[in-house]
Amino acid sequence: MKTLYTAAQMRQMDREAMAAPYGLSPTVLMENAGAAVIAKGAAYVGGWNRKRVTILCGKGNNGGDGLVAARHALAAGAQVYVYIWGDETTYSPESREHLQTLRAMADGKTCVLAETPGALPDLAMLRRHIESSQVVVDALVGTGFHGALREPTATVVRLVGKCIRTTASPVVLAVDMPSGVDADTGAVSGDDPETGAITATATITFGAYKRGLFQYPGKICAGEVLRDPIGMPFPVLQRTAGTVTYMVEAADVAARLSLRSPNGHKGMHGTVGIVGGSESMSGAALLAACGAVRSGAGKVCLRVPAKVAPACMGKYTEVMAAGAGTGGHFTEADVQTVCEEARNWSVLALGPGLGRYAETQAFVRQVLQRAALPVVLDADGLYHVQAAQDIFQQRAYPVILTPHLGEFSRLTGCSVAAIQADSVGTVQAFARSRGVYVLLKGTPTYIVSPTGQTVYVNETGNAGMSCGGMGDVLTGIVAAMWVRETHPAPAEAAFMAAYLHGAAGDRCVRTIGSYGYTPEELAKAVPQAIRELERQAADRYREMVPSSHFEDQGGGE
Ligand SMILES: NC(=O)C1=CN([C@@H]2O[C@H](COP(=O)(O)OP(=O)(O)OC[C@H]3O[C@@H](n4cnc5c(N)ncnc54)[C@H](O)[C@@H]3O)[C@@H](O)[C@H]2O)[C@@H](O)CC1
Ligand SMILES: Nc1ncnc2c1ncn2[C@@H]1O[C@H](COP(=O)(O)OP(=O)(O)O)[C@@H](O)[C@H]1O
Ligand SMILES: [K+]
Repeated sequence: MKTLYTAAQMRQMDREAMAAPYGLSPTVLMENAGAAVIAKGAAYVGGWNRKRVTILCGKGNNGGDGLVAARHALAAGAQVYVYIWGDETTYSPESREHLQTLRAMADGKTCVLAETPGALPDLAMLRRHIESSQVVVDALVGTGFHGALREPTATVVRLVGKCIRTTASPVVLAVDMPSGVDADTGAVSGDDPETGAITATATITFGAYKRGLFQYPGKICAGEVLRDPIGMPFPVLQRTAGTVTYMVEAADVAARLSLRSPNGHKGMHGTVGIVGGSESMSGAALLAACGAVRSGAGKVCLRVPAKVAPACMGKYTEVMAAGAGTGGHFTEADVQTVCEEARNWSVLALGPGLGRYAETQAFVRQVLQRAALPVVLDADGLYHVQAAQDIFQQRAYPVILTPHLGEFSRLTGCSVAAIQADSVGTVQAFARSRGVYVLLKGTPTYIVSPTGQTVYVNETGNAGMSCGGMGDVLTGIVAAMWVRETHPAPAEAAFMAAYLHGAAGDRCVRTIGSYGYTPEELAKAVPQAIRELERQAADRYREMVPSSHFEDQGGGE
């Protein structure tokens, strides 16, 4: 897993690297950072020799990195135009040191320094330089940025954006963070990625990954993200104090998707009970059932209101579908039947397509109170518990809630904008206060446990998945992952499911097209997504084990 950090955590790591026992000097760290931009950027630039490069330096340490990068670009044969408008007296000692060195190298030809202390740079000249450059290096602001860009940085960022969109199309390398992107939240200055932040081809980030590089809209601005440890001590970079955010990767899911026991039987792979559907929405519960089947559940039982049952029977022959009660939606009268049946299930997925009928509210709440098994609660199931959230703490069995942003906004009473401004903090606070696991769907998806400081982030998936029914399939996948024979912890089951759901969507893009594929097609692609992970795991194993090992096993010819 990639570990993602906040700006404050990164600052703490910097302090630790510079303090005893390591005692790294800030000048050395800055040197390594600037050098890393040129070394890692070379692949995007096609080599630096004879390239014209415009380097924009802010007045903080991010700008200091830019000054070092300028010197390394020169050494690699480039011609540099360096823009500096800060007041030198406010610079950090290390930035000042690197500025002195660069000044000594400025010859007005290969190294042009445009210094306008405390004033706006000459914008006409800057435009000409950008338009004639093959590369722009953005060293305006890094992890020190929050809120909205102030002048003159805001004007320069807008100008760079305009030049890139209209005339020139240089490679843009962002130093540590694309300027204008909040390192903690991915929010962009002024809320408009086109004018509020630099949009980079690639971002070379230092020490550890910052969260904002993987959260929209910052993710768009960052381009490809490359990390360079800049010589920071390994133990410092492994810090896990405070909230730790992990980006789920293929290997993390592959490692947990161990092959089934060769002598296994269906009883070992869990029985998923799906309770959902109503007269207007029978499809949602069916899709959840399909998701569970395609994710390897041992058995899948579907319970829908009696009037809905005929439409569900036989749709998936392997699903044991049956009606409950007499009506077109669930009511209090169905609680007993469902809770009795649930005794035979390993997990209950409750909610898809239930509808928002007043009578269904009592049904949902009582099932949650009485059913003695783990529950995945989704969609209208979430709607019916909005005003009764203390229900979760009264349960002896865990609950995973799978809201999308709109549902989560209703549950928390926070606006969607407020959640997006601090998704990690909001979801953590909610999970803690309610004692539930939360899988907050979106781009990315967040998975949080009720006690842990750990937050998992999943970024598989694509815009083709923004259509009705995709979340229902996910509900079934979460339930099936949770009852695997390996008994994953709830948060693990949730992040495996989120990863596979997105990976199956990504497969659909490759085999069908970027949109228009159906939730059912996505569910059907889950086994292929699993196979892909197994292949990757096998390849990694082969890489680790010498080929002679396999030859020996074959017995020779
Ligand atoms: N040991 C360290 O701390 C290291 C830090 N490094 C670099 O230092 C950066 C952090 O440096 P700083 O803490 O100086 O912060 P930054 O350079 O990222 O930003 C602070 C500067 O930007 C200005 N600024 C802040 N908010 C602004 C806004 N809204 N509009 C316009 N200007 C704004 C401030 O006035 C200040 O001058 C990292 O991103 C990284 O690039 C690297 O040199 C590696 C080592
Ligand atoms: N643009 C996107 N990129 C990645 N994943 C997406 C995108 N749009 C939607 N998804 C995923 O698709 C699912 C949609 O769920 P949801 O909104 O609950 O759908 P429904 O309620 O109609 O079933 C979520 O898992 C979400 O993360
Ligand atoms: K930057």
